[in-house]
Amino acid sequence: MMGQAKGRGTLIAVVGPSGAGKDSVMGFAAHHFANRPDILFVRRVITRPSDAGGEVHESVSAAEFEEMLRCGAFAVSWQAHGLSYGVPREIADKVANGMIAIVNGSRTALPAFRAAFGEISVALVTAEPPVLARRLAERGRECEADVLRRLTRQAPEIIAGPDVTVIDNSGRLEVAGNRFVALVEGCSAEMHHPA
Ligand SMILES: Nc1ncnc2c1ncn2[C@@H]1O[C@H](COP(=O)(O)OP(=O)(O)O)[C@@H](O)[C@H]1O
Ligand SMILES: O=P(O)(O)OC[C@H]1O[C@H](OP(=O)(O)OP(=O)(O)O)[C@H](O)[C@@H]1O
Repeated sequence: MMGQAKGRGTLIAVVGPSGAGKDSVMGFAAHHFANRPDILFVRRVITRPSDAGGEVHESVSAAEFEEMLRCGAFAVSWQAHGLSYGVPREIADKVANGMIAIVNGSRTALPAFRAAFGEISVALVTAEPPVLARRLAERGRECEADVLRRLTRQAPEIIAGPDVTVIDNSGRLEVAGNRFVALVEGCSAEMHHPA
């Protein structure tokens, strides 16, 4: 039933290396699903200035983040690239009430996502290493040293499994974007017509 949430929803964590196109693929899908109130694109809390460019997030200071963490404001939180990231606690309630929530996640934090949300769906967005380097340089959000650190960041390998969908975004955004849209549609169909 379109737009009407019944039963438990799904958390879709979009993960992958810096520059692979997580935000771009999510942006493509957000446009596609603009008329679907049951599909939510999570606004993360991040200790990154709001004018840094890229995703729209709730920008907080390190002290504010610590205070929010202490008060239990996050369903999941993690640190990477010298920043702290949080998924608001309300998202867990929304998923429990039938929403599909899509969040830019972290490969390292996937165990924490699973602990907080139970069964999740993982979209692993990838691109060839030279493509990553070119895109991060062109994005221009980080300085050269930070780009290098992102390119050399070690993250756990994602083991293929039924809850993991690999989306190669080395080519046109439209191709990867449509594959991600299909994944979200699949989650939605499964929720409304369980096997
Ligand atoms: N398929 C694509 N083709 C060309 N440029 C892309 C594509 N996907 C993303 N980009 C660009 O690459 C850069 C990194 O994408 P972004 O979505 O920020 O990646 P991530 O969130 O994984 O770090 C951005 O400047 C974005 O506009
Ligand atoms: O454990 P990992 O999978 O390596 O992920 C670590 C962090 O990297 C990304 O951050 P961010 O969106 O700030 O950076 P990006 O756009 O360059 O990927 C991602 O959203 C995680 O927060």
